[in-house]
Amino acid sequence: MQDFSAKDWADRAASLTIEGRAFIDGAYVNALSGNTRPTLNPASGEVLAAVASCGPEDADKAIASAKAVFEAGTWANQAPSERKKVLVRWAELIEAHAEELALLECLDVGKPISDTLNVDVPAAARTLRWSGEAIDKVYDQVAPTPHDTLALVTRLPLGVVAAIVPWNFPFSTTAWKIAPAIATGNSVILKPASNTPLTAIKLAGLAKQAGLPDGVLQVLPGPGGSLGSHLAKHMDVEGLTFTGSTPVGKMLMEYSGQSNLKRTYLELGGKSPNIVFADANLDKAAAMAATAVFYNGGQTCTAGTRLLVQASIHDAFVAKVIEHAKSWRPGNPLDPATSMGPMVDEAQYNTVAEYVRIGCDEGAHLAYGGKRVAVTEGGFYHEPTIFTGANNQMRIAQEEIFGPVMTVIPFETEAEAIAIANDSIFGLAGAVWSKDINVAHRVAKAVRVGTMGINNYFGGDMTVPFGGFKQSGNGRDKSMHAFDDYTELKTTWIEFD
Ligand SMILES: NC(=O)c1ccc[n+]([C@@H]2O[C@H](COP(=O)([O-])OP(=O)(O)OC[C@H]3O[C@@H](n4cnc5c(N)ncnc54)[C@H](O)[C@@H]3O)[C@@H](O)[C@H]2O)c1
Repeated sequence: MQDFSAKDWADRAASLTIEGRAFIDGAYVNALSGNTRPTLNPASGEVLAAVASCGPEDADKAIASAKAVFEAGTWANQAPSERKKVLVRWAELIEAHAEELALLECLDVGKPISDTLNVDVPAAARTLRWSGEAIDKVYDQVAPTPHDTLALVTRLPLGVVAAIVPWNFPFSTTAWKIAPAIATGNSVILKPASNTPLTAIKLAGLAKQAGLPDGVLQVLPGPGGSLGSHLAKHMDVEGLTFTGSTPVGKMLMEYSGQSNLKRTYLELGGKSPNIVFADANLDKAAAMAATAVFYNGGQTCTAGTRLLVQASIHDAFVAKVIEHAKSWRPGNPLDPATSMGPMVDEAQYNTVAEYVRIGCDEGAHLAYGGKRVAVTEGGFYHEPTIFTGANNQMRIAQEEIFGPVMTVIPFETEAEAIAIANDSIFGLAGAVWSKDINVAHRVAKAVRVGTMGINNYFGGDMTVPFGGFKQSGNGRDKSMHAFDDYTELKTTWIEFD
């Protein structure tokens, strides 16, 4: 399938059978209300499937099932080595269904097929396998107490966990949430974004095939406002794990406080600084500066949307970045040569177009792009766009646009670069480019973000935690640290007579 043409993929898309029902208590079912919502192909506007639109009554049913299976210990009390086997089998099933999953994600999100096939689907399989492989290597602790006592510090699953995920990386963010949550013994109710539910729905059936007991993973497609908030306020949901926007993350914290103080972990937005010093490898830095923003059409939480360039190289460096931007021409997502697809929907396209207008009104210079591109009929494609002559106070430097828009800001000194980088409500990611390792380390340490690259962008694998500082969130996905978000620590203090 690596050498399929756009036509091959289109033929396969035409013969796909798409499941749009919810997955509750081990079976695909319609919403109790019978309501559905169409999910659209962003490249064409065509309806892909009528998807169950679940409401609070479906959530109550799923939560009851999740709670029952958790309390019965059917999954939570299985030996970690047994849970591992299921997660590894599940990863293998994802690999066996890679073509179908990659196609579903491509059609539902508008992501290029080369990305869904080579990045998103393998990442999800890797995440499930890694969490499964890790879970039977986790030891609890014996505390250093006085000699006539013994204190055990053990980890216990939370219970029912609601996972609410966004539309920009639906499959991989789903895996980042559910793999550690399920590996540690929780029962998970997953709510995909209402416009991109298809791979999550498919994943639930594969979980059952892998041997996951009914009720341990349930998928409820439906609207954030009614269904998502009901999950977040529910008294029987003990954990809430979320990837999405900062405004919704703030609401979820409030819902937690209004209900049962459920553990609430948030992976939120960003406005990440990508800092280039004059002595950097400028060819590599320029290529990655473009990738850092235009990958996935800029619909990436860690996108390096603020490009901070040392003034002495500003003009020459921007010229190089513009050359690389030209290779990010939007194209048909089903074409394996395409690197950038459409915006996920019309609303997202309009947001991007509005910020381009705002940037021009604020006095920034539109150095490249800025317009709509016609690729496939009905798709909302936006050119890679670069603003220069900007300062960090502008809205295009402070607000998350979530589109292919780069804001270039010049700086003179190391201290100024750090100050600009940190002048943001966000703290998700960033990078610094310099051949002087002292400068690079000092800057990397001083910038308040969860992940910082030195001479790279988008670095990191399953072995490292991922999450934000400041208003970019609080939890950590990936690595063994993710297990912390889905477990409580329990102390058992024993005294000897
Ligand atoms: N930090 C990360 O790891 C990361 C990764 C990907 C995306 N993101 C962020 O996600 C955002 C884009 O995704 P989005 O537009 O889908 O985000 P969003 O916040 O609008 O929606 C995310 C999810 O929350 C649900 N939701 C909406 N309102 C809700 C409510 N009141 N109660 C409960 N649930 C509700 C939505 O239905 C969706 O499933 C960006 O801000 C991006 O930076 C962050």
